[in-house]
Amino acid sequence: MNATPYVTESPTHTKPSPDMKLARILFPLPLPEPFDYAIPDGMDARPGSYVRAPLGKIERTGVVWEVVEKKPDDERDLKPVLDVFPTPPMPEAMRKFVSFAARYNVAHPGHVLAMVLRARGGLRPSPTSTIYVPTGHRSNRMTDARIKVLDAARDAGPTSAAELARQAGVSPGVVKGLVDIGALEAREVDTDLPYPQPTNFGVGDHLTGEQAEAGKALRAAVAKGGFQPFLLDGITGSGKTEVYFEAIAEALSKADDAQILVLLPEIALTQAVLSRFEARFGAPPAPWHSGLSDAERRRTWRETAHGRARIVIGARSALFLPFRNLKLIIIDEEHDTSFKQEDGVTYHARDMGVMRAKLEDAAIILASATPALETMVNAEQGRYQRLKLSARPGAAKLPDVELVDLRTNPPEKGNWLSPLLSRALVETLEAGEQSLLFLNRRGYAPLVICKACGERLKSPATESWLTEHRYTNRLVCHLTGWSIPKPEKCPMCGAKDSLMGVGPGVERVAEEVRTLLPQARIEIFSSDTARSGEETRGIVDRMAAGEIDVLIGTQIVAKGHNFPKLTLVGVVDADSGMKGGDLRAGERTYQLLSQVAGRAGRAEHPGRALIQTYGPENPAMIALAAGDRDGFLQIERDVRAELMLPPFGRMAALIMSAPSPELIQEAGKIAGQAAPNGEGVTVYGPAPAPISILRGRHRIRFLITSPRDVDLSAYMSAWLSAMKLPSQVRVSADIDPYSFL
Ligand SMILES: Nc1ncnc2c1ncn2[C@@H]1O[C@H](COP(=O)(O)OP(=O)(O)OP(=O)(O)O)[C@@H](O)[C@H]1O
Ligand SMILES: [Zn+2]
Repeated sequence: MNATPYVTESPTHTKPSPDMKLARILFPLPLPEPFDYAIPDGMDARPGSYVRAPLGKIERTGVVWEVVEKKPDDERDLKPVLDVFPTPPMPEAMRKFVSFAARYNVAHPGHVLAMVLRARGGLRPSPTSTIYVPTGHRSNRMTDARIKVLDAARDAGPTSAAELARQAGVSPGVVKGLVDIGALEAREVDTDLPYPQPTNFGVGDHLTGEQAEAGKALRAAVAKGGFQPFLLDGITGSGKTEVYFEAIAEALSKADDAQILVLLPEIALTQAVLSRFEARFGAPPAPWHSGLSDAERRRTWRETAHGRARIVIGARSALFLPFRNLKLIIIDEEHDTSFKQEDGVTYHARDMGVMRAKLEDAAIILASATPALETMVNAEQGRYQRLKLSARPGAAKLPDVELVDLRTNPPEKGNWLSPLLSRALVETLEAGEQSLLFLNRRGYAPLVICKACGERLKSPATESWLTEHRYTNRLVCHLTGWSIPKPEKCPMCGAKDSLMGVGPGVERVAEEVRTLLPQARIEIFSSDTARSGEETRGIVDRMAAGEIDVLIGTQIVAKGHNFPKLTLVGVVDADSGMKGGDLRAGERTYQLLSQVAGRAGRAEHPGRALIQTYGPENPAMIALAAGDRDGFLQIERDVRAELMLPPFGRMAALIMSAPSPELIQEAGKIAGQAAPNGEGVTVYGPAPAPISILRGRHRIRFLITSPRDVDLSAYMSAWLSAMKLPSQVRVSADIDPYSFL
């Protein structure tokens, strides 16, 4: 990096005056520190102000990190701040949070700031547009076309000239003519409207006894104020959402400008969830997720920064929105691994969320039916206060969970559903109820081999196996999205029609169900069929309305959905998540499967879950069948404590990649030699990363462990700065890695 931390060339128009103030500006770039600029006389640039300033030859947006007096002996001729955006300055707590997140996750503060400045349009006032409103004045110069436009203006309400003309079926010139004669008035209005303000802060009117009790405890904590972390530990369908609504209502009622952030896994952010907020608080929350348009994104950003968006509900990156007065954070499905960001700055939104709440002096609620081991340990050790919900309201019961041992109950040859599960599907359809089959594999078959030569088809960029997709008739690499039409001949031996899909994906299971239940309405729910928010909503709405008999889905089905007529859940392959060297594989499988099973029996009809496995003696399976979550966590906990793995010890990964095997080998050697000595720190590796080639780059990995009291972030940061690597080598640190790819 050749940027220097101080800008020395100067334009002619700033004269340093003796009492001049300097703005230290942080830019959203991977730079290690803020740069100094002169604040021109009369400019209101304060700590936290969003500003523009020249950097090199470009004008850039940044944030004033600090304002300091220029020292008398400071001879530097500084460039000036150019202008200040009309956005409230970023509060100090937020600036501290950016710095903390950077330090903890071993990233540059500017890199974290880039995540904050995701919607630049939000820094400016809303764009405006012209709308036309009838004045009531009619002249005698009315033509048919003019009357049609006035009728349209009356029916459609205030709208644009183009829209009025379209509705009236006339040219826009007619609208103009009506303005000239005074029958329509043109008004400039903001295109991005503020969010309506929430109301209804009273206690929920139908809470059960235990819900009311938990709600009361949360209200008391929020009313008291200050940093207070809670674990809301309630079985699936026990009303956790209803309970944290109480905390939201209390926070909103306490201060006119109090703001609330609700984080959910992205795929749980459905219309159904937004509608529940709207039903409770009389106004829709401000959304934040990857599916927003630019206009929606800048609107949420601006309204959050100005403190006018009171409830923001979003995916993990919403944690980096610039709230003015954040009083409460809720992390729903807190165990969900999608809260861990793996690209760019790696961070865990739950762990960062707790830190943000601490810096903001706010309350935080982690909600889950299957809390992460880390969270359970925090609760046991008294760092989080635990609130329990142990029952579903009304007649709804947790489903009966039954293990199907595939060794004694095998599916017929070429099938994937055991006779037990097949029979259950038939019975459920006959009873007029719904079934859900869960298989965490997209496509038709996860592996394609050649019957003639035995070749397994691999992705050229990653060396991972290609998945067969029948609907599109393509072979797809699920790591990169790379795909080819399914070849007619084997690329190795040239044999014709010899390629064969091995193993099941959701498409293949759907095919089997279609044969079993020809009259059933069957749909697949995966990232291939739910490519947009709209498609996702469509499937969820059809399922909720009872228009689907059998839904076959990947993990996308597991989160947060309420399907009242769903009574049977079948897990096709419970063992698939247990493979691989991931330290959380057992925990993850338990969480995912109990989440999936928990979709059944959420209304008056009792539900059941059938779990197909070749390993019914695995502790995760035994615990699932017995509903013994805490017993399972105890075993996991003992293993991790014994091995000093998180949360009993710390862990980090160092991932390196280079374009050739020779270069990565050399880089590994350099990195290994540069590893500092740290008390209690153990460095394992370098070893080839489990995905050893990705997009043409060869990858290696170090794993680092330490006792809990070691600052592993500082260690990693020291290590990174000690390595002198060839420029083609990329290196990044991952604190508390979740994915071991
Ligand atoms: N006291 C109550 N009376 C009637 N219905 C309730 C009550 N509490 C919750 N419900 C309903 O029960 C269903 C489940 O509630 P909710 O979604 O809040 O549970 P949850 O614990 O967040 O579920 P999960 O996390 O498993 O999706 C919802 O449809 C909700 O409206
Ligand atoms: Zn072949």
